[in-house]
Amino acid sequence: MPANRCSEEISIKATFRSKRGSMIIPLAEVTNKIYDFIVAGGGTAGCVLASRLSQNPNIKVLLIEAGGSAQGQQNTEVPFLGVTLPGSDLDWKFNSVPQAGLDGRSVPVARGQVLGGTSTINFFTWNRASNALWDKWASLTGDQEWSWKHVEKYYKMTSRLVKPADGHDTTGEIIPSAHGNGPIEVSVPGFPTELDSMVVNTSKSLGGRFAYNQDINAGKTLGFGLMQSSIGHSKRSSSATAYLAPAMNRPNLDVLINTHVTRLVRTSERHISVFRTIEVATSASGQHYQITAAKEIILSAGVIGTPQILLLSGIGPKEDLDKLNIITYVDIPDVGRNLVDHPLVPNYFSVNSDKTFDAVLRDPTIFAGKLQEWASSGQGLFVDSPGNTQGYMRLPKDAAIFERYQDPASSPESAHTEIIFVDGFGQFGEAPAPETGNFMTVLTGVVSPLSRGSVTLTSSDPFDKPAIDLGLLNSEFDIFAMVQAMKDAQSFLTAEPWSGYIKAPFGELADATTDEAKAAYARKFGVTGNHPAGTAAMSPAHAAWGVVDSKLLLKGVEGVRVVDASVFPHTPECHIQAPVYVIAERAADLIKEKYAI
Ligand SMILES: Cc1cc2nc3c(=O)[nH]c(=O)nc-3n(C[C@H](O)[C@H](O)[C@H](O)COP(=O)(O)OP(=O)(O)OC[C@H]3O[C@@H](n4cnc5c(N)ncnc54)[C@H](O)[C@@H]3O)c2cc1C
Repeated sequence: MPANRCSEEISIKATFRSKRGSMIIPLAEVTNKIYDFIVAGGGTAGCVLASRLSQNPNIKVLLIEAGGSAQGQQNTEVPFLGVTLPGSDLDWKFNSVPQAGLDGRSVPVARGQVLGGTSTINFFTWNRASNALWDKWASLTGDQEWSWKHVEKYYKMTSRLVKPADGHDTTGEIIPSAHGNGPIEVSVPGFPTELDSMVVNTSKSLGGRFAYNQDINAGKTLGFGLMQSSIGHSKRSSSATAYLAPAMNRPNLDVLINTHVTRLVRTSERHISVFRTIEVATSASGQHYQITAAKEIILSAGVIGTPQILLLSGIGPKEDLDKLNIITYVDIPDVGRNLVDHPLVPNYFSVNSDKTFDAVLRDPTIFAGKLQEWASSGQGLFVDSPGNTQGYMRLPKDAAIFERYQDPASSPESAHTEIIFVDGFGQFGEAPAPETGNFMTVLTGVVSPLSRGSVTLTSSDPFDKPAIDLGLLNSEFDIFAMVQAMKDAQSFLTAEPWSGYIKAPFGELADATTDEAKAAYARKFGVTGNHPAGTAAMSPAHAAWGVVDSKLLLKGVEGVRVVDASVFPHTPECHIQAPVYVIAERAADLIKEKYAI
């Protein structure tokens, strides 16, 4: 198919927002333009790149996104409603393949299909990872520019602290000097729940492995404290709202929505294959078009979309591509492999309280009242995501598992497990919410898992969903760590501040009194922690493993860079959106430096 092929009568929606508002322009205008950079995937990282690269008015940027815009859509703005977005029209609605570690269950795998990508549908937690994680990346990639010392400035470019919704004094809850001055707004909870002080007081009184951490984003993630979230002025702060929206009136930035990138097209093979052309379509049966970048294609289609596009382009493990009759242009065995995800288990407790959010979810009138309170005053329950406190822990030093496994965490100060406290019955997984009673959900997670999964093609049709194996709880280490997290959570709840509050473990958790029974519970009720990463990992330029080099350039190819969660060489022992923003900020700088723009 010739490059830039198009016809007048067929148009693909491209929205270009000017000060006059939103305009739809035909694909013809896009295919006839010359862009310096084409960013494939308008998600968390993609919007950062589109925004940063188009700061230079002489540089022409095209951002291509499979989904639409959620601008002004209330359910993406209201923090409390974030949990309703997986499974909605803004989600790709993937499912995993049956997970051996979860008793053979398939679990939903949510990913944003919308401008802002998964940052438009996620649950807000803002963790930039320990300094040690970044130093680990530097050592794995052989590039000191990934060490915390060098990356700190990029973190500070991503985000800034803003007041919580209720404007309360945050002294002692956060360390302002650890934060930066970037577009993403970050705040501590603006509607404190009765759990918050119990968690903080318990950690202060217990100390040790449960110690209080005043600011999880100040270098050390271990310990318990208030959740920091990508919420500002009572609303979601995403890469679409914070990075893309302010750039939309730039004449040198075009944004193509509802458009699927189907593959990269090899344009020449000199000493190395060159891929500067991208193929797009709006449906499997529809016309396919090609658009070429003068400088680079930047793949930011995420941990699933990026390897899928690479494989469809003949870049990946030859043995897999042969099976689908896809010509292998570049044999990179690790494309789609090494997927790491954080398993998560909901532990339910019935509690002595009438203040949990359970009644709000059961009664449409109360719910509507809370929503109205958010809309009219920016106050109340709905200003926060349902979890206000979190803690990161290491396994006990003498844990028996270390006799058989090396510590997988990035340093002796990095976490193995996480605990999140939710002030009501949070429906994570299939357990139905009870019709009466008050509850607390304690989410336990493993953040240094040894299990690995993959993304593989199921066909050569770009519109077919790939096979996603999250590898949840496959490793003996991971199930050991999960059981320890469940036991740690229960120990935490026996401390004095909880006295009289916890009635009893609820549901099948009540019977999970032994390690074996806890493991069985975890396998039965475990879900994804929504943090898959690593399917196009960064590695030293000449390493046999990995997919991109430490400058994020695709190995063995000219013209392609990968910038999203798929490049993680070691997954952060925390929530991962902030590290994605850091990568994107650094990538923008690398590109600006390379092309002197
Ligand atoms: C339900 C949920 C809750 C989460 N909660 C948190 C949290 O609280 N804190 C946290 O730190 N992290 C959280 N995460 C994880 C975090 O949000 C993601 O890891 C991160 O946003 C991923 O960024 P990305 O740029 O790699 O990919 P994405 O943001 O997913 O961007 C990829 C973009 O590419 C587009 N795309 C894909 N394929 C194509 C194609 N073929 N053509 C065109 N476009 C394409 C997608 O539609 C998407 O917009 C959560 C994730 C989920 C799903």
